[in-house]
Amino acid sequence: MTTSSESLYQKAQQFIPGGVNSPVRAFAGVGGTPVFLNKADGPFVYDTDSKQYIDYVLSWGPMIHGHNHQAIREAVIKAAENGLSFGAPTELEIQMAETVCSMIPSMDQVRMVNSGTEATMSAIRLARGYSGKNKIIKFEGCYHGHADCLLVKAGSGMLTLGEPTSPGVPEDFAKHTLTATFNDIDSVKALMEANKDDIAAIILEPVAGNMNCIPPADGFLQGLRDLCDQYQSVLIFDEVMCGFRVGEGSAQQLYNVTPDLTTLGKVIGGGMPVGAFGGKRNIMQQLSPAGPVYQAGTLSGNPVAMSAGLAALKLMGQPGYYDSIYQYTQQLVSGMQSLADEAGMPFTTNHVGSMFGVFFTDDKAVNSYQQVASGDHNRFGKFFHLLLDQGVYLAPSAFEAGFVSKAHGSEQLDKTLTAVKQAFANL
Ligand SMILES: Cc1ncc(COP(=O)(O)O)c(C=O)c1O
Ligand SMILES: N[C@H](C=O)CCC(=O)O
Repeated sequence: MTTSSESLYQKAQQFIPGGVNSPVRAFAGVGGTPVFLNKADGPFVYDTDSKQYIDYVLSWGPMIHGHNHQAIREAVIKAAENGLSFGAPTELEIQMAETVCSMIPSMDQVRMVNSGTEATMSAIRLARGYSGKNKIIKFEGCYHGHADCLLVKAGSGMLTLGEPTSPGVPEDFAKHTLTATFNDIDSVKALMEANKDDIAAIILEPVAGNMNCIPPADGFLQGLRDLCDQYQSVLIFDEVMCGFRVGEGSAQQLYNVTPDLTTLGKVIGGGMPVGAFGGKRNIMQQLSPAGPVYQAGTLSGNPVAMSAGLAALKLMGQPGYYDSIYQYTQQLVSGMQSLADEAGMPFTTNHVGSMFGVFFTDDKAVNSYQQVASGDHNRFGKFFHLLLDQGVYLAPSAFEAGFVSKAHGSEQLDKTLTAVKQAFANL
């Protein structure tokens, strides 16, 4: 019998390229038909046949409080009653900027944008304008959105689709993007040494979440900080995914390394389209209209998005907020590992805060892009579908991190682990 998702997917492909508005949604890495969703509540999403799934995608990270959280929903409704967009300054933007800067001490000033892509693209332009240098260093397997200069050896959908460098980016642009190996400081040293006077910035996900979940190795982030100081380059932490997800002060607080610029998105919008970039005052003051580096946005600082984001950040500020999500994540990955060991399945996991990754591999620990790339992705695809059938929704790719929300509880944990046990028995 055809499901309504199958019918909708067929129709979608007539009018939308590939049937989706973002490639990672197309199930390209796992096969089959993407489920079309029409409702989400707490830890659950629902498809168009009303089937319920325990959700570990959480809209690719933003929904840390769980779906349809009452405080965020009410903030959105209240803001919308006053108008959807003004294209003029609002007090809400000041509140948002003040809140973000107080939660992330490395940020003296912040500029709001509409997506993570805009945040990283603008941060790179600012770093170039500030430093007067051209080249940037990024890491193979890290994804920073789809700006031209960042679509080089990128992660997420680009890895899933097997095209880590996109056609359409002229060689003349791409030549300014150098790529190093995540968790390998020597690969960065070599690039810095060879391009001494021309590295404007190093950009990375301090906790990589777009080549599955890879934590930074001990000393790696500090090593990057030292190199940026030595060569007077700007260190950009792209915390679009891990910001406020791995802790209240984000990855930079967790690992005690201070970047010059930080990019944010996802969680700070509470589910609305938002991005932000900010950092040291002397760098941010180069930004138009305070300085000469141009950056703009018709809908930037949108009052509905600011209200949703402020409500989301307020919830996160509660004492002990993260404890239960960390505990759930820890129990989830250790439970999966025990079941894999019992089943004799070559399998390992990573987790940082409420981000996690699962790997079908003989390796006991996974800390590099190469290890992720050489995992058993066919087996992951089967595992994904066995869980999906049982109402557990993982990201449809072996190159994406999973996420846990505050709304996930012991009932969902038990149900997930029962489904995982069943899946291992059928792999
Ligand atoms: C680390 C990181 N940076 C940037 C982006 C781009 O954000 P967006 O999809 O909102 O443009 C993403 C996600 O897509 C991301 O995970
Ligand atoms: N991994 C991506 C961002 O984090 C997934 C979101 C997307 O590209 O649609």
